[in-house]
Amino acid sequence: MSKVLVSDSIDQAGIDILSQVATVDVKIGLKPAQLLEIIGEYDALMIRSSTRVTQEIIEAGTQLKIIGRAGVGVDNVDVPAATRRGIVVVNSPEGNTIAAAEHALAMILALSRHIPDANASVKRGAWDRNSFVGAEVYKKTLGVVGLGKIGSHVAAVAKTMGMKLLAYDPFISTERAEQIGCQLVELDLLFQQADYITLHIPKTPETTHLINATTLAKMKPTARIINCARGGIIDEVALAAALKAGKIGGAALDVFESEPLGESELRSLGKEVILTPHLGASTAEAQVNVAIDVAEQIRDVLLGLPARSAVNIPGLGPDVLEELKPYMQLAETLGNLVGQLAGGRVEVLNIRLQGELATNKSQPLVVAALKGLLYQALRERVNYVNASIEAKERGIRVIETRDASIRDYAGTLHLEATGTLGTHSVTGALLGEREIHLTDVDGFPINVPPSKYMLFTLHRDMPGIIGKLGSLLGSFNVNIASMQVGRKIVRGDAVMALSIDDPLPEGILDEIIKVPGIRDAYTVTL
Ligand SMILES: NC(=O)C1=CN([C@@H]2O[C@H](COP(=O)(O)OP(=O)(O)OC[C@H]3O[C@@H](n4cnc5c(N)ncnc54)[C@H](O)[C@@H]3O)[C@@H](O)[C@H]2O)C=CC1
Ligand SMILES: O=C(O)CCC(=O)C(=O)O
Repeated sequence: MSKVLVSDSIDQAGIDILSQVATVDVKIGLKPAQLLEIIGEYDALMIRSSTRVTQEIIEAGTQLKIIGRAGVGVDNVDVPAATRRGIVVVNSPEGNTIAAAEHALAMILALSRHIPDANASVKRGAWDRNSFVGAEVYKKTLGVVGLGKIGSHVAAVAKTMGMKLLAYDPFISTERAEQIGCQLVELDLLFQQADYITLHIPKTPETTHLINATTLAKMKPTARIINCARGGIIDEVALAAALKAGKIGGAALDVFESEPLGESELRSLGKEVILTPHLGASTAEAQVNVAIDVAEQIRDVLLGLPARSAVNIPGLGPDVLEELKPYMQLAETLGNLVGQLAGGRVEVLNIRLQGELATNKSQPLVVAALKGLLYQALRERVNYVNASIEAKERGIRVIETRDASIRDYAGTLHLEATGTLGTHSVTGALLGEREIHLTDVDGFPINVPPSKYMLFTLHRDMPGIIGKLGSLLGSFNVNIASMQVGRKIVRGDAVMALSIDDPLPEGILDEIIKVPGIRDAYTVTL
C-alpha cells in the first residue's frame, strides 16, 4: 500500500479520502531535518503553507510521486526541482477563493471602523466612543490590483456596497473588467485615486516590493492598503515609515515578508494597522474544499490517473507527454516569446500548426502555447490543465489553423499575438528531434535557437547599424553570445535577433531605439 505524509494541518475530509488508497501518517510541526529523515518512506506529501518543500527534501523523497498543496500558492514548494524529478505538484486553485476574498473585505471594513481596537478597548473595561469614529466605504474608490479569482470576487462584493471600482491587471481584457464593474486603469492612476487599495496578485520578481516608498508617496494620505495575497509585495519597512509619517491612512496585512512575523515596526502602530497571521484561507468551508480537492488528486495519481490541477508538466498522461514533449517545449517557448514581444494585453492569439503538427493529436500544443503566453501573468500557477480556462477568462480569443503541407521543416508552429500594443508573430521548428529553432520573427526569416536572454530589433538594413548596436551594448557591458539578421529585401526592413549573456540593464532599450535606423527594440527572458 502507498504511504502518504500529511505534514500540515489538513481537514479530516482529506485524510479520509487518502485513507481509501494509502496508509496516512499525520505529522505536524516537523523540523526540516526531521522531514528530511523520513520523507524517503513516502509516495505522497500533503501540505499547506507551513512546510517548506526544498530541493533537498525533494531529492531525499526518492519514492515521491506527488506533492499536494492544500491551497493556491505553491511558493513553499521548489516546483522546478519536483518537475526535474518527475514529481507531480498539485494545488487547489479555487478551494479558498471565497475565504481569501472575504478576509480582504473583512479587513477593509475592520480598518474603516477600527473594529479590532474598539473591541479590545471594551474588553479592557472602557466605553470610549470618541476614539473610534470611522469612515464609510460607500461611494469610496477601491483599487483592486490583480483581477483574478480573488480580486474579482472582492470587486463584485465591494460593488454591492456602493464602492467605485478601479482595477489594474495587465493580463485581463477591458471587457472582462467591465463585466465585473471595474474600470481598468494604469497603476499610477489607481494609486493616486483609490481610497482603499487591495492586492490580489502573485509574488513574482515584478510584484516584489510593488508597494514601496515611491509608490506609497503617490497615494492619498488617507489611503488604506490591504494585502491578503503574499508577503513581500509590500516593502514593510517603507510601509511602517509611511504610516508613522501620516503619508497613508492605514494598512491591513494578512501576509508578511517573513512568516511567522518576527520583530517589526508594524506591531508598534495603532488602530490604523491590522495584522492577522495568514488567515485568508482559514475558514471551515475553505479547509474542507482544499483538503478534498487535493486529497482526491493525490488518490488519483497514486492510482495511476492524471491530476486535474497539476502545476507542472508531469500532470499530463505519460504517453502523450513523451511523444509531444519536445514540441510542447517549442510551443511554450514561442508562446512566452510572442507574449513578451506583444507586451500589454493580448486579445487574439492565432496559432498555425503546420506539417506533421497539423493533426488532432496536437491539441496539447495549443495549451502549451497558451501556458507560455500566460507565464508572465501567472508564473508557475498556469499549467496544462488551466491554461485554456485562464486564457478564456482573460478574454483572449484563440484561433487555430492546421495546414498539413510540409515546408522547410517536418512540423512548424506559428504564433501571432494581437494586443493592445500591436501585433507580433514568431515561428519555430525542431532541428533534429528536440533542438528548438526560431525560424521567423514578425515575418522576417531567421534561424536561431532561443536563449534565456534575447534582444530583438526592427531596423533599416543599412551599413554600420550592427556595429553601432554592438558598441552600445559593449558600453553597457552586455556580452553578445550570438547575433543574426533576418531581412526580406536588401536595404529594406530587417530584424536582428541577439542572444545575450545577462539581462539587459535598465534604460538601455531607450538608448537602442535612439540609434539611427533602429525603429524598435524588445528584450525577452525565456
Ligand atoms: N492570504 C491567504 O491565505 C491566501 C492568499 N492567496 C494569494 O492571493 C493571490 C491571488 O490569488 P488568485 O486570485 O487565486 O490568483 P489568480 O491567478 O486567479 O489571480 C491573480 C491575478 O494577478 C494578475 N497579475 C499577475 N501579475 C500581475 C502584475 N504584475 N500586476 C497586476 N496584476 C497581475 C493576473 O493576471 C491574475 O489575474 C495569490 O498570491 C495567492 O497566493 C490565495 C489564497 C489564500
Ligand atoms: O493554507 C493556508 O492557510 C494559506 C493559504 C494560501 O496562502 C494560499 O492558498 O495561497
